[in-house]
Amino acid sequence: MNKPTTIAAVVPAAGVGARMGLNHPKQYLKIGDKTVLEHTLGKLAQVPQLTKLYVAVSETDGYFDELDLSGLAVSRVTGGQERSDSVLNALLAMQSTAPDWVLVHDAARPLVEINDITNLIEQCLTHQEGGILASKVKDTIKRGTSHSEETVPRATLWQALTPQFFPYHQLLNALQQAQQNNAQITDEASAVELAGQPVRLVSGRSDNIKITTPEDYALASFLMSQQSKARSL
Ligand SMILES: Nc1ccn([C@@H]2O[C@H](COP(=O)(O)OP(=O)(O)OP(=O)(O)O)[C@@H](O)[C@H]2O)c(=O)n1
Ligand SMILES: C[C@](O)(CO)[C@H](O)COP(=O)(O)O
Repeated sequence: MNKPTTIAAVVPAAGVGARMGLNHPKQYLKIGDKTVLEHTLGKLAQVPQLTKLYVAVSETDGYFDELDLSGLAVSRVTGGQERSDSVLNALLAMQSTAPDWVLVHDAARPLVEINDITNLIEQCLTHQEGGILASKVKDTIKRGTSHSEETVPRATLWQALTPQFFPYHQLLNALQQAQQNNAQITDEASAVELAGQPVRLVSGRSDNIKITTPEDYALASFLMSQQSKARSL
């Protein structure tokens, strides 16, 4: 009999939220009665394929241990300077019990739908290649600084979202290689691309927004209330 595929989740939550401009990290902003991070972990906890959640938080974070995460299989790991360092630290922390695959999801994306996560997992496992949720660019795209220099053809442009889902060893090697080369990477897929390996684009909902600025927070609060209304129907 085949051994079941093991999948762990990594939640990078060690950012300071500079673009939000608050005096505390945005993952601890409240939406309703829960923090953004609790909403995000609550979503991941509903994905049956995920056996363990690793949350990377800053060493000096005094908020995380105050959260009520009872009932969730969550481990705290120490984050790093950049998002990619936080993810790499989490992968190293699980090395002795390494899963087959890892699913990396931003703490700051609490609106992700469970169906999108399970679709990403299914498509990647079926094709046996890593992949990411992404959403096709919908607007006309300009290149320029103060003036538009060009309208960029958008037929093959996608906005990268999370989760991003890769075989554990592939992602570990790709992140280590990117770090050794001092490569600037903003998501897992960019490390895997640099390693010359395929990254499947799996279409996901564009309202899986990352809370980055105050207007994102207002929009996320509205969308979250719509999601809870839809659940209670
Ligand atoms: N050193 C870092 C930086 C970011 N993140 C996490 O990566 C996710 C996406 O990053 P981003 O939106 O850029 O968050 P911040 O770095 O907090 O925001 P900013 O860039 O505005 O400071 C967030 O969940 C954030 O907590 C992390 O774990 N470790
Ligand atoms: C991983 C990510 O959320 C994909 O959109 C994103 O790249 C995080 O970092 P950013 O600095 O906000 O681009």
